[in-house]
Amino acid sequence: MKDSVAAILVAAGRGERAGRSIEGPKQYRSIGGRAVLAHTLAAFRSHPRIDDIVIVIHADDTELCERALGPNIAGAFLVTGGAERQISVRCGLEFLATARPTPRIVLIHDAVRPFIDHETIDRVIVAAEDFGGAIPAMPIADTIKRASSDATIAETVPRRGLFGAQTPQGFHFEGIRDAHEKAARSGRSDFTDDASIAEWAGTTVMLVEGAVGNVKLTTRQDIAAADRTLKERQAMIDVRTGNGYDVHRLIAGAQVTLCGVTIPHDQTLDGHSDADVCLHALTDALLATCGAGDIGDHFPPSDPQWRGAASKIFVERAVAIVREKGGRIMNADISLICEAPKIAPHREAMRAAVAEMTGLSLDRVSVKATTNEALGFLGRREGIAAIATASVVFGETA
Ligand SMILES: Nc1ccn([C@@H]2O[C@H](COP(=O)(O)OP(=O)(O)OP(=O)(O)O)[C@@H](O)[C@H]2O)c(=O)n1
Ligand SMILES: C[C@](O)(CO)[C@H](O)COP(=O)(O)O
Repeated sequence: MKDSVAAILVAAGRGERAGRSIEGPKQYRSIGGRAVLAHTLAAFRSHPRIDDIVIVIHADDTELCERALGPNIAGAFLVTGGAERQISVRCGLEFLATARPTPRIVLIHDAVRPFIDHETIDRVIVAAEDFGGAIPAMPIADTIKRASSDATIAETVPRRGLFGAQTPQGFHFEGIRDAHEKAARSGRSDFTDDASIAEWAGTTVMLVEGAVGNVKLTTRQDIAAADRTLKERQAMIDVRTGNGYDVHRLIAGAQVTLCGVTIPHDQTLDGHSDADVCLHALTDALLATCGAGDIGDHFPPSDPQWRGAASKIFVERAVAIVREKGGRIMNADISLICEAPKIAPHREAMRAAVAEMTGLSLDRVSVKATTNEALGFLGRREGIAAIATASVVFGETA
């Protein structure tokens, strides 16, 4: 079994160096059309190893945070932070200490590093599991000078072996919680990152490769540059469309399952799983958007475990695959071709079921039906066919 992983996003700072804005402190400023914090949250939320997310905010910022995150706030825990970053992190750790069970690994991340990528998170988790502590870091490329108070150079610091520390910084939960508690008891509040607290407490902390893009938005210029980067990326957004087709034979029976909804009928559909043609077509459409094969590759009809299975499982797996590949599903459209049963009375229930399994809002799901004008095998009521189309956006930042 894999270790449980929680993430603490510290977002309680005042952003003095970035200056004040009508939008509030820098974590609530909009970059590429979304709040900095919303980007950061999305990066962690879409990572398959993160079980729980705690967002540490300033006592005055609840409304700002709710506005910045909208419905995406659901499922994240909001905790009030303190006057220093170190105190805010401790508030997050103490909150997690009340969770049952407590996480095995905790990742502590600056909310103002919105460009964090999944590969960096992976490296930190793996090294933290193995060594107790790990941080992403990049070798320093500039020559380092120590300045005197009169702005002359006092010293050139040899840069060999010097790294710039990034976040998320990952630790065994109990170890970093004890280290923070010890630091607080010793009256130390001058640590600028969590690794330095762990080092001080005697924990080994590994360096793993960080990412050039994983910058901390500190100044007004950083925020403007982040906004430009995202807008450039958005201009190159990769929208993909996938389609799927399926047909199943009608045999004697009492009901059919379409889009996961049971509809009384004088026939039933025969075939793979519960023979829900709509969800089979939709699964194929979703997989097609990222070249991930088709339903038969993932759920072979020859495998007895799928006999009679609810096809919702297939759609949910396809949704997970799309998300793992960095896609955001934009809409799903299903057309049924059948003479009977009548779809109109069940259409809203079918749309709601598809919306739920894809995570789409209702206005992004369409279900419609047409007859085959009594022509051919569909017209003779020998089967029901469905065509599905899905659109997915790739290449966005988190
Ligand atoms: N009391 C604090 C101070 C900082 N942070 C968080 O720690 C991260 C890194 O800190 P920094 O970039 O220094 O943010 P601020 O403290 O807001 O900036 P400044 O020092 O310019 O005021 C940010 O996500 C910030 O919100 C926090 O949670 N609680
Ligand atoms: C944690 C950190 O981002 C690692 O580089 C950095 O130390 C935060 O410093 P700040 O002064 O709170 O911005």
